[in-house]
Amino acid sequence: MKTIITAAQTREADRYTIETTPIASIDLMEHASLAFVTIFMQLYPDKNTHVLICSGTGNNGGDGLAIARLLQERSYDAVAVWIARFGSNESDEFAANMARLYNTPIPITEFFPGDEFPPIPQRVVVDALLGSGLNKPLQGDWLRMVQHINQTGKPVVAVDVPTGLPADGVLSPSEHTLQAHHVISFQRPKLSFFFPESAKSIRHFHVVDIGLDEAFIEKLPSDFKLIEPSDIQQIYRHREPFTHKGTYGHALIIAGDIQTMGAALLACEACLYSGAGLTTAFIPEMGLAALNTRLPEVMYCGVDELPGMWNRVDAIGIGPGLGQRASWLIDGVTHTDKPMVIDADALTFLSQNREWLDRLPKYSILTPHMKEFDRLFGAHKSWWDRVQTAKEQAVARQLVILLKNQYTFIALPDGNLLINPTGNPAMASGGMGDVLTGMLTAFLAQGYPPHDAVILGCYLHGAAGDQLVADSNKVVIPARQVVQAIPATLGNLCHPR
Ligand SMILES: NC(=O)C1=CN([C@@H]2O[C@H](COP(=O)(O)OP(=O)(O)OC[C@H]3O[C@@H](n4cnc5c(N)ncnc54)[C@H](OP(=O)(O)O)[C@@H]3O)[C@@H](O)[C@H]2O)[C@@H](O)CC1
Ligand SMILES: Nc1ncnc2c1ncn2[C@@H]1O[C@H](COP(=O)(O)OP(=O)(O)O)[C@@H](O)[C@H]1O
Ligand SMILES: [K+]
Repeated sequence: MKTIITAAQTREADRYTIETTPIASIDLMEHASLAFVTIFMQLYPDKNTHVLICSGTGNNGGDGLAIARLLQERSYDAVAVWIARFGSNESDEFAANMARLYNTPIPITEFFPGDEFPPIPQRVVVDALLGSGLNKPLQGDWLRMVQHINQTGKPVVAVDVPTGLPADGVLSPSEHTLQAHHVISFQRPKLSFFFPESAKSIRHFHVVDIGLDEAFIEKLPSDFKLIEPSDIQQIYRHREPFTHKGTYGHALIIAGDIQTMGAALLACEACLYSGAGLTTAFIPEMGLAALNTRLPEVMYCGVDELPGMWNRVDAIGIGPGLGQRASWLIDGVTHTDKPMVIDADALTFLSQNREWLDRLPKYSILTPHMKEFDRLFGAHKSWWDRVQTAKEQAVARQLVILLKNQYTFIALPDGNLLINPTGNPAMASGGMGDVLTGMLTAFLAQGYPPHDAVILGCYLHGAAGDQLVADSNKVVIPARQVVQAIPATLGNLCHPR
């Protein structure tokens, strides 16, 4: 897992690296700029591309000047530089790169307070106006220049952070920022990139290593950790010879109603494809024909058999499409000591009967999307506030709370907040959450502790969607296809051929 750090901590890591290694600050800037250029050249391989680099006069601007020079050295001959001289400060590294830039043929235009900006004929703009040094909202000349660039509609590639976007997660929807198509960020993605309020400022981000001391960064205090593929490889237990269905646990899915039987089928199918040894569906009897036709591997349990099931199963998933039946079922579920996943209509029931939250067994996994979360824990004005509430509630109630979104935040009972990087907008369609519930239940049934089950389930769910997009360039993926992609995605991650 990678620790996500604040802008202030990045400066600490910067200082530490410079003090403890032979690398000077100006060289670090050169590394960063070169790393930027490597990705930029993949995005724009045509060396005739006309590029406008807009620089401030701090270190972000210093990067911009170095990038201009490095591109020119690589035969990008149509590079021009604008310099925004709206403040009185100039960093040392900016000044050093300015001196180097004067030795190149690159045209430089400087802008002072109140100046008008000419049209931008270039094909792409590199944003090196302000980076992680941002310390107040944009206004005046800075805001005018940012709006001028945005109005051109030209693609923007931002250096480290789009100008105007605070790096550390506290974002207001009214923030004025440069709207970047790509951000090439140094050493770590910034925390803000994972919050939905940053969507208008960033379409895609890339992270490049610039040589900061990794061991130092990993020791810095931070609640936020980014899940990586190596975490999945460490957690996943390979299926050993001579194992049998009994080895992989028995999952009970409590789901479905007359009009929402599909949710139950999706959750059961995902449970099956995620490796539970046995899966039993507690669904209304009228769903039996569909279950037997679509999922002959899954067993059925009716109302009369339910009391006998509690002790026979290893994990329970409750909620998808459950409708009003949630109220009496959750009573039975909370009296078991089985690991469980609580989703959808079961969460709605909890939000209407909040005293039941106190009765949930420790380490139960709750999987609310934003609306379900706010119904449970109150309305929130920003995602930062919502994530803080998730942390407080997870710690106070000793629950695992998955706050679902493009980047799902996983709040753990120990106060850590994990960020899941996988998944994509092609997955934004009904039934996708039901699949996640089935997957999580399967991993709990296989004996993974809740902490490992959520990392595995969440990462794999998004990775299966990513794999489908990568393989077939699909723009929309139905939930069923994600289910069927689970085993191969897991195989590719953990059993590379
Ligand atoms: N750390 C690393 O590892 C490395 C970092 N590198 C690069 O350095 C960048 C950070 O550089 P930085 O600290 O010089 O700040 P930067 O973003 O250029 O801002 C400049 C100054 O602008 C000001 N200012 C702030 N907000 C403002 C506003 N709204 N409107 C107007 N002015 C505003 C504020 O000064 P103030 O006005 O407060 O005196 C601030 O100091 C980072 O993003 C990366 O690109 C790499 O080179 C290599 C390694
Ligand atoms: N844009 C997206 N990027 C990544 N994952 C997404 C995106 N949109 C939705 N998802 C994932 O799909 C699931 C949707 O859950 P939910 O809203 O409960 O769906 P449903 O109730 O229809 O089953 C979540 O796991 C969420 O993380
Ligand atoms: K920038």
